[in-house]
Amino acid sequence: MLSRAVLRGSTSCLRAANRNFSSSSQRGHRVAVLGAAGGIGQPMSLLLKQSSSVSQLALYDIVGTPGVAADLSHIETQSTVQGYQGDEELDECLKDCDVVAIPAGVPRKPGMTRDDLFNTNASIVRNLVQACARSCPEAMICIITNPVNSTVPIASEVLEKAGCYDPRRVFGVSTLDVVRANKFVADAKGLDVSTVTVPVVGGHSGVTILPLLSQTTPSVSFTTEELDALTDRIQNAGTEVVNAKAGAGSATLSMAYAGARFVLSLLKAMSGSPDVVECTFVKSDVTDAPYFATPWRLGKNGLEQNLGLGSLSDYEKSKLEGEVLPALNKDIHKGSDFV
Ligand SMILES: NC(=O)C1=CN([C@@H]2O[C@H](COP(=O)(O)OP(=O)(O)OC[C@H]3O[C@@H](n4cnc5c(N)ncnc54)[C@H](O)[C@@H]3O)[C@@H](O)[C@H]2O)C=CC1
Ligand SMILES: O=C([O-])CC(=O)C(=O)O
Repeated sequence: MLSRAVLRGSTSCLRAANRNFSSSSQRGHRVAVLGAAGGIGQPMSLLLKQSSSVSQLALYDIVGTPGVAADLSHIETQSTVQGYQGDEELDECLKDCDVVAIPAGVPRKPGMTRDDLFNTNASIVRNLVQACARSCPEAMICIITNPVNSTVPIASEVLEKAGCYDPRRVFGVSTLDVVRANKFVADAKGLDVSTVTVPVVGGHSGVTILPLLSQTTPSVSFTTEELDALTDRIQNAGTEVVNAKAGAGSATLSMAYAGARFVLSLLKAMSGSPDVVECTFVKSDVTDAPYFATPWRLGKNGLEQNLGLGSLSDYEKSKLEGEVLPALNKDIHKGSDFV
């Protein structure tokens, strides 16, 4: 669980959040996608449009949202779709939102690291989260924009400054790492992927992505060569897609799947379903990195119980101490210092 010191959102914000939950459960959930006309935003909005957990889909971008919203609004599901475009419509988009997903910003091209996106994406995330603080300070904020290791600290600092930071409600979406680990392990071992779960901890970039293959369910054993090959592929799967797209962007369809999976898990937990667990990159005290991804039980108010690191193999311990934490702490401080 998060320590009391960490849970230091203003009490008025928290009271408002509780009021908001009871009213939102009566009217269904309003979900905003910021960056909705983009490579991730469009297919993710399509997946959200298909869910009965969403009653209102609010789509925001700086270009193209009227078309995307008109298109999606013809789909024969219950939810309504509204498009909002440009700064002047951002606050209206966010008003009364229960969940905000942020895939706004530029993607990588071959040869770039996620950190190379910092200069452009840091201010995009800062500005969008400042608008959340103004217009939906109680919303759950799910950050997809890279570099996630830095944009989550940026979002947290912005909310802290605005006096409405509740660490239970700010999530870095690292679900794609879990999705990939499940698929790659299932393929390597000839398993039915629907039965495979691999926790992925740490951050969302290169060596900071640490799949806990020793905790794979069902239990599987790996040779050292298999461990090295699978760990390396999971850590560099984003780059695999960036190179295959050859300048046309990074993962969009698998990310839309992963982003929708995370948002729908969150909505399920917010509606009272027990035992909803997802790995997510959040404020954390399990290591000396102030933000860290581990599996969490989600609940009505977001993060409910940190399921922690479990028992690590020597291989995983050495990667955690020697590779994950030094690189992750650097990315986190770069984000925190930006605000
Ligand atoms: N967390 C993760 O696992 C993953 C994260 N990503 C990241 O997601 C982000 C988006 O990727 P794509 O959708 O492929 O890029 P894209 O370029 O196709 O779409 C981005 C969208 O954001 C919009 N945008 C730019 N500035 C904006 C602003 N100030 N407000 C609202 N919208 C704005 C653009 O108009 C565009 O429609 C990138 O930073 C990428 O690195 C990508 C894959 C996985
Ligand atoms: O690799 C990228 O730039 C996009 C990303 O985060 C991923 O696919 O995991």
